[in-house]
Amino acid sequence: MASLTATEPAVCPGSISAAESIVPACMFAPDRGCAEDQSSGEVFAESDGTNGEAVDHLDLSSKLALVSPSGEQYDSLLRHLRERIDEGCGETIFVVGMGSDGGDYGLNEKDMEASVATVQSLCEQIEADLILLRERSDTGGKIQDYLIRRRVGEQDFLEVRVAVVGNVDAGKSTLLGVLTHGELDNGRGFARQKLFRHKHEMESGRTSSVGNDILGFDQEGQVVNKPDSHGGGLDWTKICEKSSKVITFIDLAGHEKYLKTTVFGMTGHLPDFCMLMVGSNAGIVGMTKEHLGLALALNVPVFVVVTKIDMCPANILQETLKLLQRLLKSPGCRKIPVLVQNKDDVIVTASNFSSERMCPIFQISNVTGENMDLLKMFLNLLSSRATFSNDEPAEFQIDDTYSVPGVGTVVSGTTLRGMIRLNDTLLLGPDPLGIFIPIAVKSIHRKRMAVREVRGGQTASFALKKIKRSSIRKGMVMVSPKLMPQATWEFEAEILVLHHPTTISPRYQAMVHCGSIRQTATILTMNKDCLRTGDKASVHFRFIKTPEYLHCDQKLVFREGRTKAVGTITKLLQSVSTQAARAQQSKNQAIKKASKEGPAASEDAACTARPQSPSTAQPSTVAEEEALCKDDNKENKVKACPRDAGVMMVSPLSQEVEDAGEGVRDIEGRA
Ligand SMILES: Nc1nc2c(ncn2[C@@H]2O[C@H](COP(=O)(O)OP(=O)(O)OP(=O)(O)O)[C@@H](O)[C@H]2O)c(=O)[nH]1
Repeated sequence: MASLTATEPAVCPGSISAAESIVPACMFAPDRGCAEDQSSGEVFAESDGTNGEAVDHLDLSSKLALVSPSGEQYDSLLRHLRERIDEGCGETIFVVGMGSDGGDYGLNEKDMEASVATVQSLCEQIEADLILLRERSDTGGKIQDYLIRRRVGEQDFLEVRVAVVGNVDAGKSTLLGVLTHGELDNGRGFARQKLFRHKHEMESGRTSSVGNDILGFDQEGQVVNKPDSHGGGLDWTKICEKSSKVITFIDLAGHEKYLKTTVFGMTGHLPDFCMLMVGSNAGIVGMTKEHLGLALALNVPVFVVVTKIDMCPANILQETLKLLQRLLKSPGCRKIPVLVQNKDDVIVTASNFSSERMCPIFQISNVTGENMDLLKMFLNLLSSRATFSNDEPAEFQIDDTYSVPGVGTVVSGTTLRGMIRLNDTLLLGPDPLGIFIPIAVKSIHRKRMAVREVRGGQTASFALKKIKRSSIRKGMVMVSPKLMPQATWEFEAEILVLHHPTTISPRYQAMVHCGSIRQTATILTMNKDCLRTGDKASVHFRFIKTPEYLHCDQKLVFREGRTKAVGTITKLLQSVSTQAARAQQSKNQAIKKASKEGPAASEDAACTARPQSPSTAQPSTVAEEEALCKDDNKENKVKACPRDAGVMMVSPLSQEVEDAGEGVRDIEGRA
């Protein structure tokens, strides 16, 4: 009867001439007559496996179970629906007319009506809406797929963040312009003009900074974006007021020279999903592999959008899809590419996207608008991946700071957990000494809309009282005093080197990206003599400038030029106690004061104020820190490893594309 798993599309994408071996979406539909494989008679085939609870042995596996459930069955249905909605961060896809007992699919009109009435009543109980996505027929009658979405408060909406990556000219900004402003492109950069934030971006047509654009959907899944008729800008407040779901696109730069910004966007803006854009005529070129590798390393599910199909000869499009499929299936990616060709495919792929290894592929044109409706429908069905509990102590990571005339200092970022309310006092830090200071939240904006509170998973900006913008930097956090936060100079991480031309050894320095932290760190020790592309190791790092607020299990990217390693923090070492940091602060003040008074006094004060870092002395001034940094950077001129002499090392992912070889070069040549 009802199933929450992916469903079988009525029409299978049959002739995929473009890329024969790309898996059709119907592959993800449940097998017919496989009741014995399903959980013991549960309606919610997925839920018993995922939430680890004892399975109710009620006979709910029949497609007729929703027609007139007993009181006990109704309660069981309600409990499971609630769990599914919580898992899906407020929404789920529900199928009426399909059982898991091996019987035929489909209901007659009367039974369908009764079943839908039951689901409607369940939805009322959990304050959710039932939205019909599609209706199809099978041997037993009709099957209907519904989106069940919890109603949100007047100023509330579900939030999903999508990072947009891909090589230069893949059409990223153009697609975002088309989606958010509702006007097609002219093929010469018309749509992207509305998104550029800097004059040089206007002139060069290149994105250089992390941009945010929003796309709102109402409860029925219709786009609500309406650009302001005067300036062409979007009224975010109006969009958010009318939306029940808002997709925030994190528009990242495609050019290699802005890779630092792209990595920051992927780590610091916490995307739920990654939209990898590929120009159909150019194929898998430039930064495509880098960006894909980054998303995979950070465990962000990827879907691909192939653009410019209006101007691409059929054989080139076919070649691009073939290479894409080979890359996605390669051992470095281990994805299942799925070509999305109709609404059925959208529903099946969206239902399975977060949990499966599936990678949906869309083919669109920003000029003709072809397949744009499929992409919009998919975006509307995506649910945030992270689940948050409001009871946890609050944690907010800062990814930008502003000075707003008449308001003062404003910080923007993502609420990682807990709830932050207006006038709450949080601890802001760490400063260069590792100190956290109490700070009051003066006002809160969510997508430019004034709100009274924000919850885990939501992005927001806060106006802060009595603090200068210059004393706040990206990577700082604002946390509940209950957490008693500590800053950390040193940490251990398990890392994997994705790419390095020679070898990495102790004293090597590179930029660590971890959440919105972006700071150079030195390798102090590691459990191997040196690291090459593809090597894994446990590495002891030390930040060179300031201690940071870290957690174990946080993902990090370690990068210098084209060198890249990814990893997970396993141990925090050398945390700064606030007391010691304060003592250090007063000693520093004493030196400052003494130096004003005279050289002798200054020397005395300096003697008593030597930093007492147990392992490595802290640089006490910014100038010293910079000098140290420059000095240490020399260490990066590593000795070439004899084994590597004359050999170009490539990451496993790059190797796959090299293997896909001739084709790539062929397309590049033609493009
Ligand atoms: N014909 C055609 N042209 C397109 C399409 N999509 C984008 N373009 C054009 O391709 C060019 C590059 O598009 P952009 O959106 O700037 O590419 P980008 O990926 O954002 O590039 P960066 O910001 O530099 O990373 C522009 O001139 C667009 O008008 C499409 O689907 N069809």
